[in-house]
Amino acid sequence: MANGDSKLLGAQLGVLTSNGTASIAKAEFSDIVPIRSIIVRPDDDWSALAGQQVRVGGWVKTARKGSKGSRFLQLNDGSCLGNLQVFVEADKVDLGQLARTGVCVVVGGVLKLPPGDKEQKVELKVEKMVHVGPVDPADYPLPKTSLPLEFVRNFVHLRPRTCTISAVIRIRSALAHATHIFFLERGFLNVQTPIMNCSDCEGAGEMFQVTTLFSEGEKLEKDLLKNPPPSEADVEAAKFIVKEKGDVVALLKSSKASKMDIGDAVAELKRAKENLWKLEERSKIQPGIPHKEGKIDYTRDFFGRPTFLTVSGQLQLEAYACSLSKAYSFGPTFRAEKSHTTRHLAEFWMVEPEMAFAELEDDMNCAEAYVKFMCEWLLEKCHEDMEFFAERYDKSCIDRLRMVASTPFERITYTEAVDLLIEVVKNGKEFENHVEWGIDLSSEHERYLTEVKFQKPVIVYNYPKDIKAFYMRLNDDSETVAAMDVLVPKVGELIGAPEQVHLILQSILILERGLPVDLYQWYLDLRRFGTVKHSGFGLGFERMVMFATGLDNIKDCIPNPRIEGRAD
Ligand SMILES: NC(=O)C[C@H](N)C(=O)O
Repeated sequence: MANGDSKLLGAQLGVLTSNGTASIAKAEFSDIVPIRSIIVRPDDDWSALAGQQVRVGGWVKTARKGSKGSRFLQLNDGSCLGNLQVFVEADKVDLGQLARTGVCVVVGGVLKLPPGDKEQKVELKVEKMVHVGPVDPADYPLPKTSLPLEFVRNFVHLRPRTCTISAVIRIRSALAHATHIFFLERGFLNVQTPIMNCSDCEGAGEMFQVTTLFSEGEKLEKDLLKNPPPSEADVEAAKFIVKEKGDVVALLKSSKASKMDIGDAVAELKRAKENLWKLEERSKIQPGIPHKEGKIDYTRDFFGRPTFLTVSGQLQLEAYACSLSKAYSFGPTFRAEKSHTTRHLAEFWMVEPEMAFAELEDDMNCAEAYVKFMCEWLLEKCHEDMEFFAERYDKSCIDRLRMVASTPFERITYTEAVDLLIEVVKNGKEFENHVEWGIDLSSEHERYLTEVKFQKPVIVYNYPKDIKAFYMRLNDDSETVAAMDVLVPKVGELIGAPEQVHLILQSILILERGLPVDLYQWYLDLRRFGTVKHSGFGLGFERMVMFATGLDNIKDCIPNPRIEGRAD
């Protein structure tokens, strides 16, 4: 292909439209093979590749000059850590433009085994340039291959092009795969729990409230230009109606009226409130003052009562476990914690199994088996990426996986853990955080237990009731609850878990914590109707990625980290 032709085709494909060029793209892109299928050869049999015609697409990592103006490109498509060497002769394309980090190319050609080259077992000799997505090096923010993680964090949209983040994503993907295999093969059903809830599962008040943008605002503003604003008397009258309807609802509820009658009255009250709200909003509007100046609150409570992003799917999962025996969810959870640490995110993914007919010990066994299973999975399926993390970030990460996969976890009570830590302090060890019965262990204590004292994962169980959530079963000592945390070297707490409490105590605990009982009525039904012991846990998925890869900052263990002050 002549130089000009390839550039023309490249340019066409670079701006795909929904008509003509899309059909070219389909034909040209349809037989692209993943680079992984070429260069990852566990049997080390390279000879079969020689002479094969293939087409690949990817992004240039580095380039070097060959003889007679030719170029060797290292091409990566994210399917594996390694790059495919691509050899382009000088007359194929504008090489200056091509040989830049970040350029996207689709090329077809023949595979060769370069004689005597120990590094490159196979290379692709380009015969056809199908696509070139150029990069202006003056603007491209990631021109070098080895950049500090703090720096690439500023380019969250481009950082998957780096070796580290693409390897993290492959590890995440493998862990997600392992998770589904583990639970499905053990008879759990995958249940999708809601993202929006009224109740606070952890009772800690660290929730994000959901409001909607008030899209009718501008419409109302225009309306007002035609109609006069409501008078004060109109607003007062609407307020009176809301009060009246509210009284009716209260009366019906206290007189044990039928659910239907109460429902109708509540609906009327809602309508009256809606009307009042509209009048109040309209009375605030001053024509000509743009809403951006903050004259009108453009957010609204869509659900009629405060609603929040989920902090855990546990309560809903309990309902499913108490019907289907074993259920698990795997989804995003949100905590409005102001913890600016390397281990916290405002949005993180949690794997939450829940089992009926199970006590805390069954829970521990399940959690231990699950963590071991994930470690074995990574050792077996992600060897190349794990080697990369060991070489680049944490030389013991592979050994750690092996150790966790093969060593029984230590199991100690919270009281034993605290006694042990107090003893260590007496013997001269200094911790930044105070150790005392009744205070939660801090991450330095957790790491001391797993990294120094036991040098393996530790399950700490039977925590003081006051530092745990309302749903946990109280032990016979009346001081501790049947809860456990799985602590692992490098990250500390990986899993938090309760065995759930029975009805009467549950109601008392909800009241004691000052939580609105009416919001938990449905949850109490699970204890009233056909209840049984059940237990589950929550594994912080990014913590597992951190543990596996040895990365120091959890923000590098999730595609798009969300922390206080940053969601862009
Ligand atoms: N499902 C669970 O047991 C997890 C627990 N709700 C937590 O957030 O720690």
